[in-house]
Amino acid sequence: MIIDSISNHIVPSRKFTMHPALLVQDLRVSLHGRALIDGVSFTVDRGQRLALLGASGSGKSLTAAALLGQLPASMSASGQLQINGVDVTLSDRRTRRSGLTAIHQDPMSALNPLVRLGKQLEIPLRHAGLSGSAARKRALELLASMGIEEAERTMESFSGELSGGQLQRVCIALALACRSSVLVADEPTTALDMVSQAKVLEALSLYSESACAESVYSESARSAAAGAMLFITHDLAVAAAFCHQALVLSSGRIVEEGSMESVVERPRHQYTKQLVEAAHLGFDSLRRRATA
Ligand SMILES: Nc1ncnc2c1ncn2[C@@H]1O[C@H](COP(=O)(O)OP(=O)(O)OP(=O)(O)O)[C@@H](O)[C@H]1O
Repeated sequence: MIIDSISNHIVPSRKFTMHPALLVQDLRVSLHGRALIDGVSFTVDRGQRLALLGASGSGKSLTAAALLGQLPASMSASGQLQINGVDVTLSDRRTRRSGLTAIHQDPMSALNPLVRLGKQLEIPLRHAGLSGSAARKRALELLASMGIEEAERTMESFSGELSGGQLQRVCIALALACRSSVLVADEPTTALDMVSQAKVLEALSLYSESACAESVYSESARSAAAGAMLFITHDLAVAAAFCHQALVLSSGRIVEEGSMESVVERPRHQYTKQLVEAAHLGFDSLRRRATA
């Protein structure tokens, strides 16, 4: 993403007094006695977006998989997980975690190839209490908010008929349709062109900021849909523009955490310093090439 200065785009963080939408305390994931995630703790408040950064292999996806109950059977997880103040047993696998929805890197894993995409989008909306016509209208709006131009045709399509980038956007629309309190997004925009990426990030920010404000849902449903987000990315410029807080992992441990502003402007760990430097270098070299 081309930006003049990362710090000009940083999202200010806000303070909340209620219990966090997502609480992770002393998360440990091990494989045959070897710690892959080692004592990771963090919270994400309603309306907040936390960037999970770190080099390849640092443990970002495993952290997400542990929260979602999707670790491989050979791995074990311990620690405390709370969603909206409710304890969830980390060792429970494959059971859907109420209040938590994932946006995976691989869109095919989230979609049923035999069911039309419109139907897949309408199911969670009907579950939330919308009528058939209201669910269809909302599904079309969600697709449009993802920058999908032919939303009607997309509704009638099967997953095998769309491109990777289109499918990724349908998956994000599906995740938003689920209206969970917490979204765990693992590199959700890496497969997208820059225009689509900007659209999707805008829709995700609107979701996390105004999830509580939609009138079609009851008061209790609105307060449960809090729009907290754990955002896994390698792209510091996107993280800085989109997230309020940041957490940096290295070898399964937290090596740096704080507001996005402090992490970008005053990085302390070697990896974070390199990441900030690389983001600035990338932009400078693009600018040099553009003006050469
Ligand atoms: N199925 C697995 N079996 C054994 N080790 C694994 C498995 N999945 C991940 N690991 C190990 O766990 C560590 C963390 O992996 P993880 O996939 O969480 O990294 P990551 O930070 O998401 O990397 P990337 O940015 O490349 O996606 C790595 O050392 C990796 O080799």
